[in-house]
Parts: sequence; structure tokens; C-alpha cells
Amino acid sequence: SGKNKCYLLLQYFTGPAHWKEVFPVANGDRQSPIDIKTEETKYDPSLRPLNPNYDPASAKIILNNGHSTSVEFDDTVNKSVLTGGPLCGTYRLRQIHFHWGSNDEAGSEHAVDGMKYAAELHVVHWNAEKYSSFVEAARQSDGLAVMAVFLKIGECNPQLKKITDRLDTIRIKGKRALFTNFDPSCLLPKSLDYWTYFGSLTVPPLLESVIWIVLREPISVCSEQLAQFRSLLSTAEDEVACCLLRNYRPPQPLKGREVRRN
Ligand SMILES: NS(=O)(=O)c1ccc(NCc2ccco2)cc1
Ligand SMILES: [Zn+2]
Repeated sequence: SGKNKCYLLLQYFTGPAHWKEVFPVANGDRQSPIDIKTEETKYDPSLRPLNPNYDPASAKIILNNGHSTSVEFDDTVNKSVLTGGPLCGTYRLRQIHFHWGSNDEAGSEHAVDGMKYAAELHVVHWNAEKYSSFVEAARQSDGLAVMAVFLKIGECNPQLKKITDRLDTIRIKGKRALFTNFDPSCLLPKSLDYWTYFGSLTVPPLLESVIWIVLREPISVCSEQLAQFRSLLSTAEDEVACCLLRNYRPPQPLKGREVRRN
């Protein structure tokens, strides 16, 4: 139908290749994600251990915003924070969300020596010591810290099940549901070893305000759990239903940036 064709056209024009037309920073010097060439990373002895400290009571809601599913946390106080690693000061937990692909062979945003994982978890924090809100911090070069965790195809992940089992209640874009008593540390791998580099948001407005902390050890996810992510809709109630089959941005030029490891 004409309406359907219109949506498909819109869908096409909203993809990463067109973002630079509306957000020129898409061609900036510190865009994310990147392909991490492990041989070129630099050991930095000044990097400290990561110290995530989350209160499960901070978890508030789970929502489908049309381009991912996220769990939103109460970030009005310093209850759930990330310190250590490459960070100066205290970064407050704001939300977690996921990126995935239309099949199990790709879906992560960062790549490691050209290899993509099936999906990627982002744990988003903002510099509450220096700035007064997430939106203000998102405009500052040291405003945000996002911890990225790779999801590797394998065993079903019982911790991830707490999230994937709720997705059928928020299938439509804009839907949200209560989601509390959840500590996102349960989604972190045994080792908190990481790579770190200066980058950006990977979806519009693509602001270059993110200190990226990419964990080297992946967690597991099974095909059935990924299928549950793909069954989310990118469309609202009154629109022709369209599944959120993929939502990852491809790797961007490194432009001379250094990637350090602890
Ligand atoms: N994929 S991600 O971790 O880089 C990420 C994280 C958070 C937002 N938020 C979008 C936003 C609205 C105002 C400022 O920022 C967008 C992307
Ligand atoms: Zn993300």
C-alpha cells in the first residue's frame, strides 16, 4: 500500500548513512563505535580498576523507545554510580540499553579485530560531579561514560532473562512498564578488564561526549533471547507494524585516536 511504502521509505532515510545530513557531527573526529585493533591498543599503568556500585532500588522502568529497549534508573541522587577505570570523579547511572542485528552473525556496535558479536549492552552514566543533568553532561567532552559489554551467542543468559521475559509487555514503541529491584552488575562478565577511548553517542544526536569503556570479556546470549529483542516494534500503536530487526551503527573512522587498555 502507499502508506506502507511511505513507512518503508522513511525507515530507509532514518538509517545511519543519512544521519550526517541532519547531524553534521556524524563526520566528527571522535565518533563511535570503532573497530578495536587489539595489536594497536596501548597498555596504560595509570588506568585503575573499574568500580561499579549499583543499588537495585534505583531501577524504575523498562521501555521501548522505538530504537532500542532500555531500563531507566533514578539518577536524581548518587545511589548507583561508576568510579575508577579511566574516570575522574563519580559518574551516575542513567540507563542501560541494547544493540542487536537481524541475525546472530552481527549486532554489536564495536568490533574487535573486525569481528562483531551478536549484540552489545550499553550502561550509560553521566558526570554528576561537574554537571547538573544528563542532557547538560551530554554536551560536554567528559560528560558521559558508557560501559559496553559484548553479548556472544551461546547459552541462554539467566540474568538477561529478567529483561527479555518482559519485552512482550512493551512490544509497541512508547510502551513502558515498572521494572525495579534490578542491579545491572548481574549482566557484567567475571573480568572487568577493558579498553577505553574518547568517542560519541552512537545514535543521534551523536554528541562527542562519551568516555567509552569496552569490557574485553563477553557475556552469553542465546538465539531465542535475541529473537525476543527483534520482536520489539519500532512503530507506535497507530502505525503499520515494523519489527526492530537491527539497531547498530557500523564502526566509524578512528581519526588517530588512541585506544588504551588496563
Ligand atoms: N548508544 S549510546 O550508548 O551511545 C547512547 C546513549 C544515550 C543516548 N541518549 C540520547 C540523548 C538524548 C539527549 C542526549 O542524548 C544516545 C545514545
Ligand atoms: Zn547504545
